[in-house]
Amino acid sequence: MSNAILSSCSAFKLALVQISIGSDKSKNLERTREKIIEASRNGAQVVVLPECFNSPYGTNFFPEYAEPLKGGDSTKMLSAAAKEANVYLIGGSIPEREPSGKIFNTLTAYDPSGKMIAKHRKVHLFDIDIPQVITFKESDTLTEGDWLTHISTEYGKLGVGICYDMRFPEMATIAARKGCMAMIYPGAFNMTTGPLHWELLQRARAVDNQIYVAACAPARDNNANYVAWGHSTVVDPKGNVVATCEEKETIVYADIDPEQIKSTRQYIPLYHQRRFDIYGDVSDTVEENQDGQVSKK
Ligand SMILES: NC(=O)CCC(=O)C(=O)O
Repeated sequence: MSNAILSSCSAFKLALVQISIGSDKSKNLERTREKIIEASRNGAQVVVLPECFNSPYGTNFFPEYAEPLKGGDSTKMLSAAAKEANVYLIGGSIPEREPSGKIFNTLTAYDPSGKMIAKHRKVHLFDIDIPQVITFKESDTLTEGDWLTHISTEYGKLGVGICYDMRFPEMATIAARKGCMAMIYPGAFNMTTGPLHWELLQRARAVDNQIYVAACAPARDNNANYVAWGHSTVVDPKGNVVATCEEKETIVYADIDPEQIKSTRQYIPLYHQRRFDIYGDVSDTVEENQDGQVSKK
């Protein structure tokens, strides 16, 4: 992708809502709604929520908190809040129960009229085993998604992934080459992998692809079974951390400016120097449909 595709993009103010999540779903929803409105009052035009914002994070909680997307309390709240706040809303993720009974870790996104404009199911499930340190197996109760997702907004296209998806560079490379200005990851790293890789991965995805990268986490609850790292962060196309925070409840704001992407690509012209004659272009192996869903050709 060249810089030409970015000519239709424009700047916007992004907000990452790092909220405290408890066991009471209706309180989680109400608190989240208030924070979306607060972000909008502070000038945000695109608001992002964390992974699993309506429920504690854990394989035992997913079946208990799962909802259908159609008519579910969480999607109803998200749609109404996007409309009330007049923002694009990347609604973190929730455990989604589909009619077959399968449960997915699903992100939904809304335009400022409240219309649902995208649905992304976590593609790479968080299954890790570091003996005596951390073992987690999302696949015990979740099913993985089958497509990548690029969201069209009036500011330009935004790629999304959910947490562990951040570790797979192909997703961000495909998004960048298909014209996305940013990769946005609702996430919930933990006290082991958070300090190790949370910021590093975001900076890596940004530098490799010369795009913005943002990751939105829940606030830390030291009494939870799974203790989240927090540190919601925005990285610019040069790899600089332009906005971040610690572990407490807060909102992180950053300006996303396509001119920064253009100038980074002009000064370090990776986009024209790739050797696809040697190693091929991964973005050529997939196609994007009109709903922004990307799958193998
Ligand atoms: N919720 C997740 O996918 C956690 C991913 C994580 O912590 C990691 O290290 O990767």
